[in-house]
Amino acid sequence: MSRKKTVKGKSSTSSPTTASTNSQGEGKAGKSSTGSEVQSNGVVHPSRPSLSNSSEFYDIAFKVMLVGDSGVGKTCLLVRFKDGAFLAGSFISTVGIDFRNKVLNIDGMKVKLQIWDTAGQERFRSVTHAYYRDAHALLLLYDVTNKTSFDNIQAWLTEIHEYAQQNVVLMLLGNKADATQERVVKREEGERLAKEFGVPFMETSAKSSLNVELAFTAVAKELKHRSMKEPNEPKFKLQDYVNKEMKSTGCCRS
Ligand SMILES: Nc1nc2c(ncn2[C@@H]2O[C@H](COP(=O)(O)OP(=O)(O)OP(=O)(O)O)[C@@H](O)[C@H]2O)c(=O)[nH]1
Ligand SMILES: [Mg+2]
Repeated sequence: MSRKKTVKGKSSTSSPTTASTNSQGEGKAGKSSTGSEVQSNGVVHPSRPSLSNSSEFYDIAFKVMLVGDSGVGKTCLLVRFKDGAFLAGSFISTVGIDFRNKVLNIDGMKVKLQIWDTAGQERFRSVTHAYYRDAHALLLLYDVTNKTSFDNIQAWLTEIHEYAQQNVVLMLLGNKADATQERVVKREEGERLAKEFGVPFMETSAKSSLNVELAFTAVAKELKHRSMKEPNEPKFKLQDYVNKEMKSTGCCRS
C-alpha cells in the first residue's frame, strides 16, 4: 500500500468550538462567529433559523469525531457519507484534523453534524486530544482486515475516557466489511468487545457503503433525543435502532 501525505486540514491545538467553513461545508480549525447559542451541554441551537456556511438551514448542531488507528478508513467513511463516493487507490493519510458538515433530516428536524476527521497516526495524538472535549459523539473505528487496529480499541477507549466528555455518545464500527477475503476479525469478536465495554456496535464499509448512512443517522438521532428530552417520549436506544435498521450483506447482521 503506498502512503502519500497531504495537508488536508490544519494541525492545531486550539479547541474546535469555532471553525471556519467553505461553501462545501468543509473546513479547518480556526475562529469564526456563527451567531449561534451554545448551551451548557455544548449543543448548538441557532438563535434564529440558521443558515450554515454550507448553505443549508439547520435547527440544531452537534460535533462528531472519527477516531481510530491510521488506515482503518475514517476519511473514506466520511467521504462516503458526505459525497457518496469511495476513495479507492493510494492511501492518503490524514495530517492533523479536518472537518465536513452535513445536515440530516431527523424526525422533521434539521440536524447539522460537524464531522471531525482525525489523523490516526501516533504523531498527531496531541493535536486530536485537544478536540475530544468538544465532541458530542465519537465514532471509533477498527479495520476488520487488521487485527492490530482491533487490539488497539481498548487503548482508544482509555484515551476517550481520559479526554472526552463523560456523556459522549460512542459507537464502535468495524470497517471494511466488504473485504471478505482479507477479514481477520470476526463480526462476533467485534460484538463481544462492544458488549464488554457497553458501546453500540456495527460493521460498515466505506467501499460498498454498507451501514454508513445508518451509523451517522443513529448518532444524530441519539444526540437529538438527548438534547430535546421530550418528557413523554420513550428513551431512544441506539443499539436497538441500529439492529432494526441494519442492512445485511449476509456478513454483518446480528
Ligand atoms: N476494502 C475497503 N477498503 C477501505 C475501506 N475504507 C477505506 N479503505 C481503504 O483503506 C485505506 C485507508 O483509508 P483512509 O480512510 O484514508 O484511512 P484513515 O483511517 O483516514 O487513515 P488516517 O488518515 O491515516 O488516520 C485506503 O486505501 C482506502 O481505500 C472499506 O470500507 N473497504
Ligand atoms: Mg484519514
